[in-house]
Amino acid sequence: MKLNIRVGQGYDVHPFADGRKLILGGVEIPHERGLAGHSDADVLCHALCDALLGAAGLHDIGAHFPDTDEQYKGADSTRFVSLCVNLLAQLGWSVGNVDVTVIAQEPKVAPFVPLMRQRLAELLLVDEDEVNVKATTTERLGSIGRREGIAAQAVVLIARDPGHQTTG
Ligand SMILES: Nc1ccn([C@@H]2O[C@H](COP(=O)(O)O)[C@@H](O)[C@H]2O)c(=O)n1
Ligand SMILES: C[C@@]1(CO)OP(=O)(O)OP(=O)(O)OC[C@H]1O
Repeated sequence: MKLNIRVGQGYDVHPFADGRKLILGGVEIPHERGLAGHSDADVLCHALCDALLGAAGLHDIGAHFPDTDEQYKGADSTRFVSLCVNLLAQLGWSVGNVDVTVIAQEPKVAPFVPLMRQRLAELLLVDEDEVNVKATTTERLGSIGRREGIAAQAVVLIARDPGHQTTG
């Protein structure tokens, strides 16, 4: 019997850069530096995309949205999340819940968590209580502790109707 629930996990990291906005979970966070990347470098959304794609066995964000493609230069990464949700929906999958951790020595993201949950719930087509976002420092250890960048990891559960017809 084929199970109709799956889990996926994702991880991403981007370095800080001057003159960039800091966007996490689709929310702009006031800070003196943002993150460098081909897109808007929203590391939280990227980890979430990899978790969604991983759960459905659909490889990873770079395979779907390559950083060699000019159409994604400076892209709003919430668009990638919506596109992943659509890809999964085509296979009958919908999101159950997600749990995300932002790993950052700075800035404090806790004040922005309610807004991130709201934004992500809209993108994932779930209620806000299915979206958990939390943050931790590395207690000043390592590259993140030296404030060189921010990492994020995400875990998702997806589910589909037991009657869904699949070929694989
Ligand atoms: N970038 C961050 C990191 C942490 N927080 C909040 O601070 C709490 C304590 O963090 P520790 O690394 O010392 O465990 C944590 O629970 C978060 O609520 C934050 O807002 N932003
Ligand atoms: C999102 C993409 C595409 O713009 O670029 P980056 O912003 O550099 O982010 P990364 O985490 O390296 O993921 C994959 C890329 O294809």
